[in-house]
Parts: sequence; C-alpha cells; structure tokens
Amino acid sequence: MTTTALVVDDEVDLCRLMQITLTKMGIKSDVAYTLSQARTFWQDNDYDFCLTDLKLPDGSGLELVKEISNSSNIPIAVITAHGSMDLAIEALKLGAFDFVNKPLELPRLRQLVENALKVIHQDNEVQAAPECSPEQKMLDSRLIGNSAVMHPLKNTILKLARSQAPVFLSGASGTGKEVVARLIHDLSPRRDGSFVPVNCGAIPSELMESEFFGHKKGSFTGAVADKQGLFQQANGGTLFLDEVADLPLAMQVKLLRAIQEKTVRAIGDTKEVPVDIRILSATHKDLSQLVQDGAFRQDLYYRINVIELKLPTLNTRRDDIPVLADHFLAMIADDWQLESPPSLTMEACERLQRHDFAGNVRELRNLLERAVTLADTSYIDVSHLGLPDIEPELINTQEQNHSSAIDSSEPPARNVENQIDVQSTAQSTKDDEQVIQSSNMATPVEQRAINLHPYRTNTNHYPSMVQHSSASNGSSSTNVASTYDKESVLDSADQQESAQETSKDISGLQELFDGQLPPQGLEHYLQEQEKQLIITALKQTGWNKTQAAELLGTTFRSLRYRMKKLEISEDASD
Ligand SMILES: Nc1ncnc2c1ncn2[C@@H]1O[C@H](COP(=O)(O)OP(=O)(O)OP(=O)(O)O)[C@@H](O)[C@H]1O
Repeated sequence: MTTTALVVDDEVDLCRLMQITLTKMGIKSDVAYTLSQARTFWQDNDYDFCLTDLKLPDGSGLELVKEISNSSNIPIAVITAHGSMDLAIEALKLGAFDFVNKPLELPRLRQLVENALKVIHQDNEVQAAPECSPEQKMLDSRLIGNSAVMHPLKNTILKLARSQAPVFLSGASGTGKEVVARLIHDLSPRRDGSFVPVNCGAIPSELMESEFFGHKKGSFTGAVADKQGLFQQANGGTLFLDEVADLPLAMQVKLLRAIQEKTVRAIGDTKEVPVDIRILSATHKDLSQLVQDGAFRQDLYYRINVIELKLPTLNTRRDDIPVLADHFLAMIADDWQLESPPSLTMEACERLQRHDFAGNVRELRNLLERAVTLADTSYIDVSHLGLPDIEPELINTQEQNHSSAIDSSEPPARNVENQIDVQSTAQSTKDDEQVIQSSNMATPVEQRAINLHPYRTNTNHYPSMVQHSSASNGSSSTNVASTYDKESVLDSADQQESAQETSKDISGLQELFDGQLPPQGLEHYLQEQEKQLIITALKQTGWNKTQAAELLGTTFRSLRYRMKKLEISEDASD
C-alpha cells in the first residue's frame, strides 16, 4: 500500500522540493499552504505522515501538532526556522515525532522521513497482530513487572520509542533507568544504529572532550592516532548520558552546543561533522535542584529534559517482587549453568516483599545471587536471604504505617509539565494490601550494606568498560564503542589487566605484625586473603573447582560465586 503524507508550508518552492523528495521515497503527498487548508485535508483523508511548518499565515503549526497527536497515532514532524529551538522543543512536548530546521537540508529531511516510515511500518505490524507485537514481547521480557504502576510505564515507553525527543530518566539508583534507556533505543526506528551508554561521572575531566568528540592524531601529547568520539559512535543511534548530573560545568557548555548544532568537531580538527543522534539521559540525583544550585546549566537541562520519565522505586511496586525474583533466579541459573533455577519458598518470598529495598531492583538481584550461593539446594528459604528477622509486633506496626512509609520514602512529586510520573498515573491499590517495612524500622544501614555486597566494597560503579555495539552497516571498526559504564562486565583487556592486578595484589599481600592494621582497610584485606586462599586451593587441584571447593570446605556453587565476585578468572591459572 502506498504511504501518503500531508505537507504544510506557505513557501511554494519549498513544498515542491519536499514533494519531490517524498515522491522519490515512494510517498504520495498533498500540499496545504495554510492551517485551515491543512485541517480540511486532514479531515477528508487518511494520511500516514504529516510534515508541517510552524509559522503559517493563519496560525501556528503547533495547533496542528496538538490536534493530530491528540486524535491519531501518525507521526507528525515540524519544520522550524533556524535557531528557534524553543519552538521545536514545544512541538516535541506536544507530541511531534521530530523536527527539521530551515534552510532545509535534503539528507536530514530524508533521514527524518525514513525514521517516520519505520514507525509507520511498526504500527502496521502492531495493527496486524495487536496481542503479540514483537515490541510488546521485547518490553515484557526485559522490563519485568506487571504491577499497576508498570502498565502506564510500559505504554509510555512504547510511545517514547516512536519519538525522537530527548528523554530524561529520573528515579532512585537501581530502579532500571538504563534498562529503560536501552529499551527505548531497541524499540525505536534507530535500533539498527548503536546504543552508546556513557557514565558521565566516570570520565576524567581532562579526557572528556576527546571522549565525547574525538581527536586527531598529534593534537596533544599521547594522541597517537585519530580517535572517534562517542557522538560519532552513536551516529544514527542513541547516546545515553548516564549520571548526567556529574558532568563538569565546562563540559556542559560544549555538550549543549553539540546537541543544539547537531555537529561535532574533534580536537585538532578544523571541520565540523554532522551527527544524527538521539539523546537519552539519566541520573538518580535531583537535577532541577542542581540547576537551582547553579551546579547544572539551565539551558542544557531544558534541552535534555524535553520529556521526563520517572521510574518507580521497588518499594512502591512490591507486587512485582515475586516475578522479578523468578526472572533473576532464571538468569542466575543460566549464568552459572545450574541444571534448573532454584525457587523461593513462600516464606522467603513473603520476607522479600517486606524488605525495604533502598537499592531497588539491583539490590534484589544482588540479594538473590548471594542467596543462591548460600542455599546449595534447589530452593531458597528465609535463612538464605541473610535478612534480619522481623518481630511480629513490628510487622503489625508496619502494616499500620504502610502508606506513610511509602510517601516518606519518595521525594515529593514536582509539578513539572513534561514529567511522566507513572506512580501518579496508576493507583497501586494492591500495594496497600501488602505488608511493608517502614524505612525507620528496617535493617541498620551498615548491616544492609554488608548483606548486599559481602565480598567487595564497590560492586556497582566500575569506572570504565568497552562496549561493542553493532550498527546496521556492519563495519566493525566504527562499531566499537569505547564507552563508560557501571556494570561489572569487563572486556578481555580489562580482564587480563585485572588478572595481572590480582596476582600482583596476592604476591604483595603482607603478613601483618601484632597490632598492625591493614593499611587499605579490613574489607580489602579480607578480600585479598580470600582470593589468595581460593587461588592456592585451585592451584593445588590443578584448577579443578569441585576438588578446590572440597579442600576449602565449601560448595562448588559457592566457590564459583566467590571466584566471580573476586574476579578470579580461569586465565589466572597460567
Ligand atoms: N524492571 C526490571 N526488570 C528486569 N531487570 C531490572 C528491572 N529494573 C532493573 N533491573 C535490573 O536491575 C539492575 C539495575 O538496573 P539499572 O542499571 O537499569 O538501574 P539504574 O536506575 O540505571 O541505576 P543507577 O542509577 O545506579 O545507574 C540491572 O541489573 C537491571 O538489569
């Protein structure tokens, strides 16, 4: 079926140019020169796509954006005068799918239309099989949870994926901001491009410009070869600015310019290169407060925060804990090659639902990893969770205090026009029936921290990693995205380095004299002791883990878990 479009602009020549471009792309179009003509065309026909100027002789194209987005699902893009970024942002907030600046550059126009075509194609597929669209399946399999707050969240994600608008993901640590960012990319017309996540807080400030924009060989000491920046790596895809609040002010200016101009210039280069990226960003910090404090630029905040999506804490969606637990247990079983995933006893499940998850979903996952290690059976009971007992009278008090506990654990909702707060769009009535542990009665903080990360002091925020991301053109050299992230995945170079570090540390581990304390602290010292003992046992058994576990008086599963946590790789056997 031929795709049809409505083009709205009062400049006759420009309309002709747009029509020719669309025809070449196989799209049949009608042209309206005024807002009222556009309304008539829109009422009398079924279009798949609309492209409208914002400045029309008898009104604003924004009105058309509002009317079309409110009454249909079709992608509508706007044409803005160069530099009128505020209007473009307003159009995106009203539901426009994308914008293009005047003077019109044909490659940019074609790119925009191609993205619109992908959205239209996706919609047709959904209409053909609404129950089991691949998008819905992907969403349900990666963003686990069916509680009342999750439904509107998932619908919003599907809508945001269609748009090119910058989205700012807010919410406490571990609520799944990165999971959602990846989903928005993978569900979007940009999914064939790279998703490039960057932990803004982890790049040393002196390297930031080079990391973001790249550099030319010889442009500074140590620049031994040309280097492509993160913006270019994300070209055609999505750049995810994680921990965006941690960007130094000097870098914020440069980033704003690149985002606005959609061009970057590598250090030492003379020319600007155009980039086509979508920006997603996230932080667990209160960015609007940082703007008020002068620590984050207002203009950059306004630019990246066109649409804000707030993720709910785990404490406000306790109904999801059983299904999340099953999901993680299956993942752990897969990861550790267990025959079948362990299951939670009813008591363990109930205990988890009463826990105060300060660390949200990440805490649940870590807690289950540890429980599987300790369990050494096919089921996980309360004793394996390592959580303190809750006294019956406390449970009763907690039940009474439930609603205030939730309210006080959440920051007050801000009245931000563009904020999509899924917690307020759904009444989590089921939650109210649950028993919730109020934060002031929860496990003491120190104890919780130990429970969470028994073998290391810093589990989550690794400064750097390299992510390999494949783009549709298949050119591997440009697809390798050097990026910064916090998950505990290291590339092989890092692993080697870590193995070398391990052996260095071990050989350097000193006996302590009487009364002497470990200079790097107890946690580090104990970890190194543990590492040394495990490696010794592994060496004695020729790296046979079953025998080494026996020698150490522990289980195979526990040994494997500890090796993973302590980053003892099989490579260290050489
Ligand atoms: N709804 C979910 N379904 C499945 N896994 C989830 C969900 N939410 C979070 N996770 C898992 O929890 C962990 C933390 O998620 P993620 O890194 O996305 O959180 P975050 O909000 O970005 O945290 P931070 O603010 O610390 O960067 C990851 O292992 C992720 O896979």
